[in-house]
Amino acid sequence: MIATESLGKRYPKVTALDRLSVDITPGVTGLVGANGAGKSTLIKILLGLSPATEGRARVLGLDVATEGAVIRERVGYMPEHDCLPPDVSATEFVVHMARMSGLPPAAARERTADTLRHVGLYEERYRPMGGYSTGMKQRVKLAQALVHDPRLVLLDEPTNGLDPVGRDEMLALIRRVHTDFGISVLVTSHLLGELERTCDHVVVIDGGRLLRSSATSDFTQATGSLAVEVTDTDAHPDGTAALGAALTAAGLAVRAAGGLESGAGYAGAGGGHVLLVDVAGDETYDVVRDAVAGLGLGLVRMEQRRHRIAEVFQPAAGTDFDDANRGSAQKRGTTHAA
Ligand SMILES: Nc1ncnc2c1ncn2[C@@H]1O[C@H](COP(=O)(O)OP(=O)(O)OP(=O)(O)O)[C@@H](O)[C@H]1O
Repeated sequence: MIATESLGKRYPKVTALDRLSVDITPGVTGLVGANGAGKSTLIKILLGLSPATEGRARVLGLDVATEGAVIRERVGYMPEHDCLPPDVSATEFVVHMARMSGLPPAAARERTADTLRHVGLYEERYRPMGGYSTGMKQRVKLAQALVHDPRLVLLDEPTNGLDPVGRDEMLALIRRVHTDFGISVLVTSHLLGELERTCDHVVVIDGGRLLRSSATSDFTQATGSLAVEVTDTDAHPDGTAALGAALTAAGLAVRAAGGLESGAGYAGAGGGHVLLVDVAGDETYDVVRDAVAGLGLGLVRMEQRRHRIAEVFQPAAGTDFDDANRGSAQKRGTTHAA
C-alpha cells in the first residue's frame, strides 16, 4: 500500500522526517508518535502535497513525487485540524467533496447519504456544521474521506478532542471502514493504547525516525504472568490481599498489578484489584484455583496477561518518546495510556 525509502523532510530549523524506510501492507495500520514526531509531515508527503527533501515514497504503487494527483483521486484524507465551513451542512459539504473527486451529481448525492449514515450522522446532516459537536465534525471529516470509495484512507489524529466514549466510537468506526468496505487505513495518534485495540500493525516514529514497525500481536505477546482478580467476602474484606498471602505461602511469586493493569486493556476490571502471578507451569493454574476456593472467594477472572504496547515500547524507545508523549498528552488534557 505504502512504501518509503530513506524518506527525509528538512525545514530550515528542524528535520521533520529522517531517512524513514517503512512498508505498510493492507489492513489497519497505526502511525504513532509524540506531537512533532513527523506524522502529519509524512501524510502530506504521501499525498503529494509536500515534496520530500530526500528519498522516495510510493502509495498504491504510485510515485508521490510525480503522481500526486492520481494518488489523491484514489486515497481519502482526513486532516487533523478543524477545516469545515460553518455555514454549510454536512450533506452539502460531502456532496461537494464527492463532486470534486469526480463523481457525477446523482452518484455524489447517493454516496453522500450512504456515507453519512455509515458514520452515524442522520437528521443533523442538514444543519449547518458550525453548530456541530467535535465528535460530529470528526465524523463529517471521516465521511468526506470515504465518499469517493478510495482504496486507502489516511486519517490524521481522528480521535483528537473527543472524550473517551467518543474516542471508542470513532475507533470502532475506523475498524469498520476496513472490515465492512475493505478500505485500508493509516491512522495517526499520539496515544499508544488506542491503536492497540484498532490496528493490525503499528509503526512508531520519534523525531522523524522509525523506532519500530510490527504487527500489533508482536507488541502484545503473552507474558509469563497470570492476571487474577477475585471478589471480597465478609470473612476476607480484602480478598486480593488474602489470596496474595495464600499464593505466596504456596510458593508462587505474586505482585500487585500496576496502574496499567486497571486501564483500558482490562476494560471492566474491578478497580485495579488485580494480582499478577508468575506462571511456573500448568500447576500454577491449579494452585490459584485451589487457593481461591479454599478462601471462599469468587474468581472474577484468571487470564494469561499480555503486554500492552506502552510497556513494550518504553524499553525499545528509551525515555525520550515516552517523556515527550506524556508531556503532550498532559498538554492536551488526556492520559498517556488511554
Ligand atoms: N511548514 C513547516 N515549517 C517548519 N517546520 C515545520 C513545518 N511543518 C512541520 N514542521 C515541524 O516539523 C516537525 C514535525 O511536524 P509534524 O506536524 O509532522 O508532527 P506530528 O507528528 O504530525 O505532530 P502533531 O500531531 O502535533 O501535528 C515539527 O517539529 C514541526 O514543528
